[in-house]
Amino acid sequence: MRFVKGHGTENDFVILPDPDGSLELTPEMVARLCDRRAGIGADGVLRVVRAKAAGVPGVADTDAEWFMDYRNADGSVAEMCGNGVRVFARYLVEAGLAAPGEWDLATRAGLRRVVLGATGDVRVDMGAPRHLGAGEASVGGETFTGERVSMGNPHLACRVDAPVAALDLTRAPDFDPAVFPEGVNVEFFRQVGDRHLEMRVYERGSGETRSCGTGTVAAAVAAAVGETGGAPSRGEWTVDVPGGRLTVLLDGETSHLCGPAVLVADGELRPEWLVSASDG
Ligand SMILES: N[C@@H](CCC[C@H](N)C(=O)O)C(=O)O
Repeated sequence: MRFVKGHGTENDFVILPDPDGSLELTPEMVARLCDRRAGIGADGVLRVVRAKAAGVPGVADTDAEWFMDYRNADGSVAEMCGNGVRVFARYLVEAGLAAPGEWDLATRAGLRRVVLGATGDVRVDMGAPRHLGAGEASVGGETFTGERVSMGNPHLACRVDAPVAALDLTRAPDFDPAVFPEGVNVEFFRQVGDRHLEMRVYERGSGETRSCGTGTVAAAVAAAVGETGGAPSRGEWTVDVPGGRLTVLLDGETSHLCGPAVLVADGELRPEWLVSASDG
């Protein structure tokens, strides 16, 4: 089976082309693929399947030709991945499966419109962020308060005062499962300039990653709520993550994410390894 390795601001993915939806992708196989020693190594898997073949309720009825089947490194399913959408779109264009321009991709969180050229950055309409009020999580015995934001997937974006490099994110943050029944991605951001943030993230299902697209939008929303004390202000934010730089535009209705999408390598998975990986 063919695979492609790619990343968006160093949030990295194994891309599995499966246009007809014939691949039985088990959580065990995903976890083995993402294993950085025993597998290819990645924060997640992007299965590239035609919307009509995805077998996901509602997806076949949309106008989108392609469905992004995103899985976290532990094999769990997530609704959305902002860096993944950009890398997925870049893969479709480079593979000749879509033309540069503007079109919709189907995700579990709904359609996402992408804009991209033959090369360069990819821009995604990430949809309307849902600001759900305050929440908290703790790391290493310290409690952080933040804003709960849904980008289709759940986030808690916490403002911090010290440089984010100082945080110890080797262990998963603790949170109240009654508040976050589906788990949560936790962002820590510090304002370093005019609408300019630095951010680190601990992702549900993948641990600390070097970037999270949905998380950068959540952090921008939390920072924009901080400007008004109410509904998020409108404007463009620059968000620096360990893996690079993303820009987020909040226009009062929807949100846009713009950043790089890089394809690194093409390869072939050995059939005997695939069989052993599927068994777990
Ligand atoms: N890295 C992604 C988010 C991936 C999903 C997340 N771990 C979850 O479980 O919700 C991004 O770029 O948005």
